[in-house]
Amino acid sequence: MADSGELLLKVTQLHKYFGERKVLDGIELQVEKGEVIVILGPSGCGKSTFLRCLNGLEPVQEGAIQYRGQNLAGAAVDWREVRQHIGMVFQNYELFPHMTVMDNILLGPLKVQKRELKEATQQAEQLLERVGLLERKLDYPRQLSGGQKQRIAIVRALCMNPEIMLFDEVTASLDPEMVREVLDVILGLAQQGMTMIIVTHEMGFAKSVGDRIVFMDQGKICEIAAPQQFFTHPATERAQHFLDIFQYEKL
Ligand SMILES: Nc1ncnc2c1ncn2[C@@H]1O[C@H](COP(=O)(O)OP(=O)(O)OP(=O)(O)O)[C@@H](O)[C@H]1O
Repeated sequence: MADSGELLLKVTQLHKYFGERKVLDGIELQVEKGEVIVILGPSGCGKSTFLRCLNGLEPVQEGAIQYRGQNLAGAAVDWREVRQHIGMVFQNYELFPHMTVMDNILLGPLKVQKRELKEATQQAEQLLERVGLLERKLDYPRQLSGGQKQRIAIVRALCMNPEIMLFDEVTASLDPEMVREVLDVILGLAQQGMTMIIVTHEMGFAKSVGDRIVFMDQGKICEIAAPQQFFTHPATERAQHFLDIFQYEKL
């Protein structure tokens, strides 16, 4: 999980409003291939909105988001295409309830990427094996626990072979005993060199998975630091106050 010097994502002076209200205020961030960025910050500071902008789920009013040099903040972006490269996993899984695990996973590879059934199924099975859920491939989402559903949602995103993965508080809806199994999958991805931007409230996890911690407050990035630095000597009082609230050694 080290950076490679190859710039994948460059965000410049990003501003986002909901009506009159400014929610992102001049965000600047660069992400290199293989880097794991963890975004921390108080509730409502704009973390999810930022990730959603990177995936085209929210329009931005000012600034640039460049993925490998292509500006994604413009009008004529084919987000269906971009989302094959920048995958996202959400807090609430968003699996289709009327489809089996396998059909959920294969939907994108077959319908969007027009891949061969045999090849895509093989990859899906390998990924399911990796997260320990191969034997559940014919189950429906209602037959799975929250942690299992979230691992399936991760497999579904990975099966598109994205270059960057965005994780938006993916353990926030889970019972405590299921949090670990999902975090372990993400830690495994980090070890394999996947480029990721992760929004989380799990401080122990943030500390162990992140190459850099990005601390946001009120729509701005207040500091960017290595985890060791951030968790021992945060540069701002706001970050210190934020850390005081979390017993991050617990996890
Ligand atoms: N669709 C929307 N319409 C209007 N305001 C919104 C919308 N989505 C988010 N907001 C507001 O934008 C601000 C940033 O929200 P966001 O969800 O990005 O914060 P967050 O840092 O991810 O918070 P949390 O940690 O609680 O999930 C909040 O004040 C929120 O109320």
